[in-house]
Amino acid sequence: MNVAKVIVDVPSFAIDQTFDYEIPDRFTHVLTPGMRVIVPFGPRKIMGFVVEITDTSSFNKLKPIEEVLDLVPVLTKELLDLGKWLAHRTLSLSIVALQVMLPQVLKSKYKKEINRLSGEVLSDELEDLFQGRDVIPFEEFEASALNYQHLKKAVDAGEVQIDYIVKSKITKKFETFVYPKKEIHLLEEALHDLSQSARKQRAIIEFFIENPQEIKQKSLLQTIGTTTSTVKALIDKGLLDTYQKETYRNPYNDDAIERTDPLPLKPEQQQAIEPILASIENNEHEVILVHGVTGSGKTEIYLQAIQEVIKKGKEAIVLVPEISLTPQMVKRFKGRFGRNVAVMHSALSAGEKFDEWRKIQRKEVQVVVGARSAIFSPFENLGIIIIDEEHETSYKQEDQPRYHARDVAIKRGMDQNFPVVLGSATPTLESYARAAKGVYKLATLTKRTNDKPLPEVITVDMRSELHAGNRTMFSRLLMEKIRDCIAKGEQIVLLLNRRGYSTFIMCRDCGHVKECPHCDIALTYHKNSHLLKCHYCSYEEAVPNVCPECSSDLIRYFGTGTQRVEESLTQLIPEARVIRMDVDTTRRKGAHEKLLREFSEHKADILLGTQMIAKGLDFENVTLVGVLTADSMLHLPDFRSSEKTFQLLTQVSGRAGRHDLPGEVIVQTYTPDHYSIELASEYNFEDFYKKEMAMRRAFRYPPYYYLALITITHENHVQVVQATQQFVQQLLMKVGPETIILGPTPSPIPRIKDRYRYQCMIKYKHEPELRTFIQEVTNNFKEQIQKHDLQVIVDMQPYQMM
Ligand SMILES: Nc1ncnc2c1ncn2[C@@H]1O[C@H](COP(=O)(O)OP(=O)(O)OP(=O)(O)O)[C@@H](O)[C@H]1O
Ligand SMILES: [Zn+2]
Ligand SMILES: [Zn+2]
Repeated sequence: MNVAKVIVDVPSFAIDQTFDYEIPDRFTHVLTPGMRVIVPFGPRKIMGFVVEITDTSSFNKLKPIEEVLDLVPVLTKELLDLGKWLAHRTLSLSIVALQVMLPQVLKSKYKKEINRLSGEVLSDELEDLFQGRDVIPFEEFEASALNYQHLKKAVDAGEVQIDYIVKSKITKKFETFVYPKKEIHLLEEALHDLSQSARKQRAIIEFFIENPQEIKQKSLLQTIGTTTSTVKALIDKGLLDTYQKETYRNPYNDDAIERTDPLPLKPEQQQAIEPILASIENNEHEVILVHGVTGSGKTEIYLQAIQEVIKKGKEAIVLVPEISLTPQMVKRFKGRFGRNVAVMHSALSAGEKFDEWRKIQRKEVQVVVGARSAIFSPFENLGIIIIDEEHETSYKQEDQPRYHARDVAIKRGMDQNFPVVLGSATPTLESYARAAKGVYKLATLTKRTNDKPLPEVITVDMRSELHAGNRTMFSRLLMEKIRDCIAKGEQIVLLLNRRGYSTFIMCRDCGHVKECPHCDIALTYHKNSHLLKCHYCSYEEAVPNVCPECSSDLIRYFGTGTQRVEESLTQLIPEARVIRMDVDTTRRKGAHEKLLREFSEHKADILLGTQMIAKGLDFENVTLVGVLTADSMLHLPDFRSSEKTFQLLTQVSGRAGRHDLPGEVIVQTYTPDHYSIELASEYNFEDFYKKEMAMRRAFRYPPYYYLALITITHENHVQVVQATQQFVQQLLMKVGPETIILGPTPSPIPRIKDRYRYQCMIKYKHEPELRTFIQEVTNNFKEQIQKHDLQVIVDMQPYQMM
C-alpha cells in the first residue's frame, strides 16, 4: 500500500484526473484518503487531495509525496464520494468540487507566514507583531507599521523565516499562557534574591505568589504593565514557563442567549412533524415539503425534529438563506441547543469560519446552521437536513461547481438514509410539482400560530395615480397609511425591488441611455460620488452635462434607487425616521445586524430596503408593509420572473402583523392585472401554481423540461459566434430528436469585461447521456480553450439567465 492517487490543484481540464505518487516510508502509517499533501508536479510543488491508497500503479517510476498537510483527513469518505458525484453532475473539475467543500482557510495556497526561529527576545516591533505566538500570517506584517527592511534584517539574522505556504498553520489561533514553575515558597525565596531594581520582575513574581495558576501572557503583561522580555528573564531564571494553548474564536456569546423550551405544537404543526419524525425513527430517506404560510411556525417544527435527531445521537444541518442568517435566526437555534450549534455565515472572518468548521469536524457540535456551503459539513452521522426558504435562488451556486444545495442535500439523504425537509411559504414549482406527484411528502400549514388572518393586501394602480396628477413614487393611499401608522407609534417596512435596477440616466430629447462601454448594460447613477458606474465590471465615468448623442441638456435620472426613495420620503413626511437597508448601507461587516437592531428598538419608523428585508424578519410592531414597484422584476429576461415576483410579494407581506397587532399591505404596480400580482395579493398559491405550471408546459420550461445553459465567451466577436454555432451543430448531431437546442444567441448581457458572450439553451426531457455529449463537444474545442483563451461555461441547472 505505497501508492497514493492524488487529485492535484491545477484547475485545467487537461489535468482533471488522479495522479499516482509514491508514499515514502515516513508517511506510510500516517496517510489516509481525504488528506491534503504537497507533491511535485512538473517543476512545481503543489497541493493535492489523496483520494485513494493502493499498492499498484501502471506507471514505473513514481515521484514521492513531499509533505503531508493534515494529520486528520479534511474530507470524510462520504465527502470524497460526494465530490465525485458533484463533479459529474455539474460538469466541473474534480479539484474544484473537492475545494468547495472546505472552508476558505484550507484552500488558501499562496499564503505566506512568518515563523519565529529564535527563542531570543526579538526587536520590540517584532515582539509586538508576534504577541507571544510562534507563527503569524504574513498579512499581519503587511498591516503593521513595520517595514520590509526591518523584517529582512531579522530574516538575515536567522531570527525569523518567511514560508510560502500551502500549509495552513495560520488557521489555528494560539495564545501563550504563563505559569509558575516553582512552588510558592521557592518563588518567595527567589523574590528575596531578586535585586530591588528589577521592579517588573518582582511584580510578576509577587503576582504569582498571590495567584499561582496559569494566566494568558497578554493579560499578565497588561496587569503588570510590562513586556515579554521581563517574562523571558524569569523563564531564563527557571522560575516561570510558557506554553501555547489553542483557542477558538467565538463570534457569538453563547452564554448570553436565553434558553428556550419546546412549545406545545398546534394541530397543523403536529400533523406536519409526524412524517418527519417517522422518517427519523425508521432511518429512512424521505423528502418532506413543508408548505406553511408566513408565521405558521415552521421553525418550531425544525427545532423539534432536530431535538429527536440529537436524542438519537445523530447530527443535523439547517440551511437558511445568507440574508436571513440574522442574529434573530441564530438565537432561535442557540436558544434551543446552546453550544451544540455551529454557525457558518459568510460575514464571519475566515478564521471564525474555520473554527466553526472544526467544531463540526471534531464532533463537538451536533447542529450546524449555515448558508449554502454548510451543506458540505463533515458530519459522519447525519440524521436530518433542513432547507428553510427552499425557494431561495441563493442555494444555487453561480460559480464552479454550479450546484444546487437542495440536490446535494437529497443526495446525502439518499446515501445515508435520513429525511430532508424543505420548508417555504412559497415553494418552487419544481418542488411543489414533485410533492403533487408523490415523489416528496407534502405537509401544509394554512394558519398563523397567532391565529390571526394573514394581513390584507390592497393593490394600487400607479397609472391612475399619474393621471390624477400624483407624480411621486408614493400613492396617496400609501402616504396616508404611513402617516397613520407613524401617528400610532407603529412601524412600517417598505420594499423597493432591486438596487439601482433603474437608476440609469436618460436623455429626454432623444431617449439615449448611457451604457457601459464594456458590458452593454446601462450604467447606474451614484449620487454620493456623482458618477456613473457599471455593476458588472466596475467601470465608472463622470455624469455628462449634455447628451453625447444629441447635445440636449435635458438629461434626467430615471428610476428609483433606495437613496432617492429615502430622499423623497423624508421630503413628503419630514417627521418619519427612516433606516435604509441596501447593498450600500450594509457593506460593512455587522452593518446589517446593527440596522435591524436599531429598527427593532424602534429607533426608526420605517425600514426601507431591497429584497434583503423581505425574508425571515419578525418585528412585533410592524403593521404596514408597502411595496413600491411590484412589477419591476416582471420585466427581467428570465422565465422565472413571475414566480420570483409572486414569492417576493408573499414573503414581504408576511412581515406585517406577525404578533398581536393586525397588519396591512399596500402593493403599488403598473400592471395590477398580472396574475402573479393578483394571486399574491390573495395569498392564492394553489391557483398561481396551476396557472404558472400551464405557462411552463406551454413554453417548455422546468419542471416539464430540464435546462442546461452553455455560455461561450471570447474577446473576438466573430470567433465567439462561430464557436457557439459549431458547438450547437455538433451537439445537435448527438442528442435525441425530442431535445431542443436554442441559439446561438447573445447573452442578455452580451459583453462583460470586454469579452463577448453567446449562449445556447438546451431543453430536454430525457437525455441520460447529455453530460457526456457536452463533454465530448467541449473536448473538440480543447485547442481553442487552451491556446486561444476561449471559455466554455456549462450550467446544468441555470437560474441566472445572464
Ligand atoms: N406551537 C406554537 N405555539 C405558540 N407559538 C408558536 C408555536 N410555534 C411557533 N410559534 C411562534 O410563532 C411565530 C412564528 O413562527 P415562525 O417564525 O417559526 O414561523 P415561520 O413559519 O418560520 O415564518 P416565516 O416563513 O415567516 O419565517 C414565532 O414567534 C414562534 O415563536
Ligand atoms: Zn439626447
Ligand atoms: Zn461594465
